[in-house]
Amino acid sequence: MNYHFITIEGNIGAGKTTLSHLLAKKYNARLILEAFADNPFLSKFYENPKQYAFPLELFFMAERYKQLKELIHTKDLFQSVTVTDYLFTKCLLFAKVNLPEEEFRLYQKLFEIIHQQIPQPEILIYLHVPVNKLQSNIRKRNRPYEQSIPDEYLFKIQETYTNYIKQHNLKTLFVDASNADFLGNEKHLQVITDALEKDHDYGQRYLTLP
Ligand SMILES: Nc1ncnc2c1ncn2[C@@H]1O[C@H](COP(=O)(O)OP(=O)(O)OP(=O)(O)O)[C@@H](O)[C@H]1O
Repeated sequence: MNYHFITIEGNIGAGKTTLSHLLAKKYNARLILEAFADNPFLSKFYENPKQYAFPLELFFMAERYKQLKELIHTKDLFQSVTVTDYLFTKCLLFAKVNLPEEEFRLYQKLFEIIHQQIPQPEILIYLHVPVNKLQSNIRKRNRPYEQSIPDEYLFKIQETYTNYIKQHNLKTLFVDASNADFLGNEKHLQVITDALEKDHDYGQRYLTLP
């Protein structure tokens, strides 16, 4: 395996956490997972987005900073393997969708100061799942506060992620995960692990699953 710091990204309900667990197990990696359940503003935000978006986004940024900055002090960061189920930039992408212009500019200033201190992954795996499938995943896992997420919100998040990936020269495995079943179908996981054995150029590489 060619990479020491791998990040999985994707829309809400794309299956980031499942794939992160599987890769961490396979590579005996340090696993860093989003601590969204600790965010006291999340369920309030879904009920009243305008009122709670700013504290929600600040809380996420602070928590992610706390988790990821510890990696800087990890002496063996590039000898061992680390898998995370979010990119620090996720804060900025969600904030762009959720905050009004002026608040977003303030948030962006803070983000840029903090971002410089965070180590960046060597490779990003982006799970692309169509909105109707995301909605069915969200219904299945049944977190009460997520049950009325409008399609429009998921489309906006999807578009913000894909634009970000297009505009930034990250090493990205862009996976068509419409029918992904990483837990139940070994061949699906194999596509990812095979790709991680190759040395990729910067930019996007598209992967489909059998
Ligand atoms: N910056 C943010 N702003 C608003 N909501 C956020 C933000 N980050 C995460 N969330 C919300 O927190 C919850 C968990 O998000 P996340 O996408 O990390 O996990 P997930 O949907 O469980 O992932 P997956 O199903 O792909 O494993 C979702 O309801 C998501 O919308």
